[in-house]
Amino acid sequence: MIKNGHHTSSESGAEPGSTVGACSPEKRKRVVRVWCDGCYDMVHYGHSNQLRQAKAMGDYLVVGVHTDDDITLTVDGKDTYDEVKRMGRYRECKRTQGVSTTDLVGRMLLMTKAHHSNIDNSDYQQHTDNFGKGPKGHSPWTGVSQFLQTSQKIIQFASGKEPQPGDTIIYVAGAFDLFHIGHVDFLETVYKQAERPYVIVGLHFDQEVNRYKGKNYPIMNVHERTLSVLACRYVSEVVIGAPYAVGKDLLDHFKVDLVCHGKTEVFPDKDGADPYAEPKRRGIFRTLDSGNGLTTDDIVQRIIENRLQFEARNQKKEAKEMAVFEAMKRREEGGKSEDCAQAAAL
Ligand SMILES: Nc1ccn([C@@H]2O[C@H](COP(=O)(O)OP(=O)(O)OP(=O)(O)O)[C@@H](O)[C@H]2O)c(=O)n1
Repeated sequence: MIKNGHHTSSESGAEPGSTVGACSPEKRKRVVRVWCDGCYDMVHYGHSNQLRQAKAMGDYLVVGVHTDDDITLTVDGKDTYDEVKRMGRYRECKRTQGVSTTDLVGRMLLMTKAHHSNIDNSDYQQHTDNFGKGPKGHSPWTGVSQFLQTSQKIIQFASGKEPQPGDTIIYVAGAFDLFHIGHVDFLETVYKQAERPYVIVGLHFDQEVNRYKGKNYPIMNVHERTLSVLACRYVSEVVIGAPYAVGKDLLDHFKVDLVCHGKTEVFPDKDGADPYAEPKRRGIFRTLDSGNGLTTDDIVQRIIENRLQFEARNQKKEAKEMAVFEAMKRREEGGKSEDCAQAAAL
């Protein structure tokens, strides 16, 4: 699912451990295999960003997925990467500030809308004003956070490719909220519709999604959804804030050859009209079966049903993180230079 913005030789199809190209032995480059591991619960663009960085460090990335949520540090601050560090085989990825599974789950449970990007919304203003001001006495890792979109982040995630002559321009639109495996399967199906596909995803603004989905949807705001979708290898381009109706101007502007939607419900426009009326009239609309029944609603329901378990898990995790944080502070105060920044990569 993850696309590496800075393409590596892994894209040459080389097997791990093999050499690349038929050149002299001195020129042969050993394929660098990178290992990273984590819990990756409810994969979000923070995870995508970590995997993107890890992949850029070598040619072939292997990801280990933990069975439990626990953190990779003991209470005295000694980490489980001790051995690889001593061997000089340890590198760190930069943590994406402002996104965590904990925060996303909090939005689902508390039914808040403060994350919706709307400048006229005082809740959102307060949300951004609080940037970096973690609640006192809480772990800096497990806690509510704010994400600030930057052009640099978009560049890191984007393919940077323009459509080429002969490409089939395929347009899909939606919320793509809590970007999940159903979305990935759908986009893969879309991608397979052409020999040389150029897939453009139109993301609806938060207010638009809230109009047709209700409650406090979307759980991820448009900035967050942009990165989630851009991280998907099947996506070439994202329209940030696409019009709900797929109209003439949009189709002509992007020279769209095909418009697709999955088997999920198509909500009517404000005036009751079919948002796909124009592509249907042109005969370029296709309904696709992703073969996956998962929806954003299912994920939210799962979280709500497991609320008590989640809260207990979080309290335990945060207590452990606080102990580590205090140990790190004590060590820093003691003038020791040992690197404990690994905790920040949790
Ligand atoms: N299991 C799924 C989930 C989504 N989609 C498709 O993915 C696109 C984007 O869906 P989205 O607008 O995010 O919302 P929903 O259709 O409501 O799906 P979800 O609730 O999962 O977000 C749509 O064409 C939808 O039909 C799909 O084919 N299979």
